[in-house]
Amino acid sequence: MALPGARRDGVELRIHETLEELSTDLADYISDLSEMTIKERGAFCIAISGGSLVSLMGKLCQAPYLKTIDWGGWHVFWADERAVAKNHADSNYKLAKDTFLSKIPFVPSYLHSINDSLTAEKAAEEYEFVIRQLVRTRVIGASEISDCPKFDLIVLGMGCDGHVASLFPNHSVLNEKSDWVTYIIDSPKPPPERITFTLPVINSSSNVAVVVTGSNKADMVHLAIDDVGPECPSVPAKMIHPIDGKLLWFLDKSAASKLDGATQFSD
Ligand SMILES: O=C1O[C@H](COP(=O)(O)O)[C@@H](O)[C@H](O)[C@H]1O
Repeated sequence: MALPGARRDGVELRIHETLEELSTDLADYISDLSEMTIKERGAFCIAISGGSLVSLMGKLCQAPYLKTIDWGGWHVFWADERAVAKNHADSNYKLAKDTFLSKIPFVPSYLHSINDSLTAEKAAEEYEFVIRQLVRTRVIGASEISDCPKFDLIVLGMGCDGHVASLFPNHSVLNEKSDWVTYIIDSPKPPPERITFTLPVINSSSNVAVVVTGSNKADMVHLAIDDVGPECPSVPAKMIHPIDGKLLWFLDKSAASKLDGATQFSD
């Protein structure tokens, strides 16, 4: 591990030499947070995304985590989903299920996947309704600052264009302020129809972890994390600032290689 706990403007950077180390640190972090949160409030509400992040979460279904985590307290949500059938190769649910969720003893009704038999619009509405019920019954916390749910942890990946969840650069979805969950039908990355948490929901979370690896994302990591001045292009990942929570970036050395002062991260 090159620099485990660097901080930049309230953001914690965890930069790792290898994907193996990153993956273990991520599993340790999630496991500790889950233990603390379940002790405090009896449930752990985690929302995950799709993409390369999912395989990095795969350690959770291995020793020691499989036995040590109190899975009965977990409620799993999706920060974004593609509007495809659950058995489609593009489904974020399928990817997570095949990679690790199916090997974990969750309470089945606590896996809050997004309805794949509806249009993206209707699925977003229904998903928000489900989340509202769970806030009402206090399974999910409520933010005291915004009119939003307060997830215990939202885990995001980031695309090469800086998108997080299905919030894409220069897209009007970035301006959505009232809905908790919304949909798009013109995603620049296929498939075009998607359901996504909105920025206010992500920024109301108690903890947000952004997990990014690979040199092809290094420029975008730099734009998202460093102060690059007013000419910065639209980078959704840069808009992630929990209003009453913590933000951690889990990076490998390649993704961190263009951060200001990156040389201090190498040996
Ligand atoms: O389309 C999506 O892309 C992002 C990033 O994916 P990656 O494969 O480049 O890591 C992902 O976080 C998001 O959930 C997904 O729908």
